[in-house]
Amino acid sequence: MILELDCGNSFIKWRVLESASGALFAEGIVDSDLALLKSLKARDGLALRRCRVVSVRTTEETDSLIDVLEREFAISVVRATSAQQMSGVRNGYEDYQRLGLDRWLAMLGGFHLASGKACLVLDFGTAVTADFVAADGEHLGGFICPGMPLMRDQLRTHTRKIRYGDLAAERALSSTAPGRTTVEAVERGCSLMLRGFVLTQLEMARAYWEENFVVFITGGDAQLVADVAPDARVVPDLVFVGLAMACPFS
Ligand SMILES: Nc1ncnc2c1ncn2[C@@H]1O[C@H](COP(=O)(O)OP(=O)(O)O)[C@@H](O)[C@H]1O
Ligand SMILES: CC(C)(COP(=O)(O)O)[C@@H](O)C(=O)NCCC(=O)O
Ligand SMILES: [K+]
Repeated sequence: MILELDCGNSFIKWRVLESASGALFAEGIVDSDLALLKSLKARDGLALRRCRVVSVRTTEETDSLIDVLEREFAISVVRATSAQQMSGVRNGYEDYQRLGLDRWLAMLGGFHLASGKACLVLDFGTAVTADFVAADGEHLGGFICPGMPLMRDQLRTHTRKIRYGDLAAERALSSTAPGRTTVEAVERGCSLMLRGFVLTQLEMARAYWEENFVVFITGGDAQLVADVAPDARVVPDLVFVGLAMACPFS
């Protein structure tokens, strides 16, 4: 079995695939290395052979997680690294190593799934990112802004009277009508910022490519914006698609 990990700034997304068929054996989202180990060890029939990892965490944090995995499961771990080009995509950053690896892999996955079309890749995690890849594979660059967790935490941290719990936040997001409580006003306001961001990215993509492009939406908060771009492909495992391309086990 193959263990795949996508270590974001807030959560570790993990899944286990059968080596031969590629079928999904198990998957989950956890908030710490320890929780990951617990989840894995709780699975009956788990027989890990190999592991591929992408991380946007510090080298120290990533090394430490990989050490633990190698020790606990006696597996070899490969991690995605930066590249100037791969699978037909050319990294557009001035310094290619500075581009977040999750963005790079999502682009590889998107460009592959778009079968030769230009693509706009939108990722809604701790941060929100947009990346533009032309039909010839050239990465034109992208944008980074705060995601839902950062926006709401900034308001909670830097104001005195915005305080509410997670359950109220979840309930508030059932509508985008003007809020009549603090929690509704904040949650819906931030959600509208993300939706407005999507519309702006779509406008820019149209200016580049008219209607000849594919939009991919991924990340934990993808559902907050999905209906703003009805033609977009919501692909929760887009980073994993790119990870398998960047770290093949032949
Ligand atoms: N099962 C889940 N567990 C945790 N967060 C989730 C889950 N489903 C959706 N989310 C949302 O995903 C967001 C985090 O997205 P994610 O892509 O995991 O971020 P990152 O890659 O930066 O760690 C959170 O704001 C949360 O609202
Ligand atoms: C932009 C990001 C913070 C997004 O991380 P995430 O929200 O997925 O945890 C990450 O891709 C990153 O640290 N990038 C390095 C900076 C850059 O891409 O320019
Ligand atoms: K991510």
